[in-house]
Amino acid sequence: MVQTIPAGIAKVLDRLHTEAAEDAGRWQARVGTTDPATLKAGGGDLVRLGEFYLAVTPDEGRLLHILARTKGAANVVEFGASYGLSSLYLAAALTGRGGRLTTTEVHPDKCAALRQTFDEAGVTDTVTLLEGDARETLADVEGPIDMLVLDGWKSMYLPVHDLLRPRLAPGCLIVADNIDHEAAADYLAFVRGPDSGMMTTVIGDLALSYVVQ
Ligand SMILES: C[S@@+](CC[C@H](N)C(=O)[O-])C[C@H]1O[C@@H](n2cnc3c(N)ncnc32)[C@H](O)[C@@H]1O
Repeated sequence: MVQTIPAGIAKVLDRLHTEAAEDAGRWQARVGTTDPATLKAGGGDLVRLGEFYLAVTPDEGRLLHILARTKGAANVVEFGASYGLSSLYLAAALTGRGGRLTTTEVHPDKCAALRQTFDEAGVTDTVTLLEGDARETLADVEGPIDMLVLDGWKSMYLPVHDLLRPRLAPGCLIVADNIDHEAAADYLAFVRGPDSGMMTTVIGDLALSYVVQ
């Protein structure tokens, strides 16, 4: 059988998906609603939602992996690692091919868990975790960046894009999750606008863009 995701990473992904599934009902209970429209309104609350997984689904994770692998991405940046599910799908596409992932997380407990998770999955040579607010930690990240994944708090998609824009390579692929959230509206308006220098399409709650030049 051809192996797509290395066994060490697949094992950790299984554990994280199980934990994320158990967690899913809890954060909706914390917010006090399961109504999709209410959940997508407003900016979300950094403190109340801080400890939850809020992770990509297995299909979304595989999509990230497929995109990174087929693009032959070498320098991938991720905004919002949480407990590392999306990071591991990306790392699996980069490891052993000289690619690297720089990911960011602001929640200290999640950062501690991420360090352990990346170690357990054997991806510490591929993944660099920047701990702290992405608007600061990503300031010095090296370009050219050929893939950018936006999955932190939605109101920060545009500021993080603006910070990184000078280092996005022509052809850079940008994947922005939960684009149907109200707080991501400014980012979506920008990437769809005539001055973005990007081609963008929205599929489900993902906005896929590439930088024309
Ligand atoms: C939706 S979750 C990310 C899920 C993750 N991509 C996955 O698939 O498992 C968003 C994460 O972004 C983090 N975050 C939010 N704002 C941030 C910031 N300014 N800098 C770094 N991380 C941030 C949150 O703490 C949270 O863990």
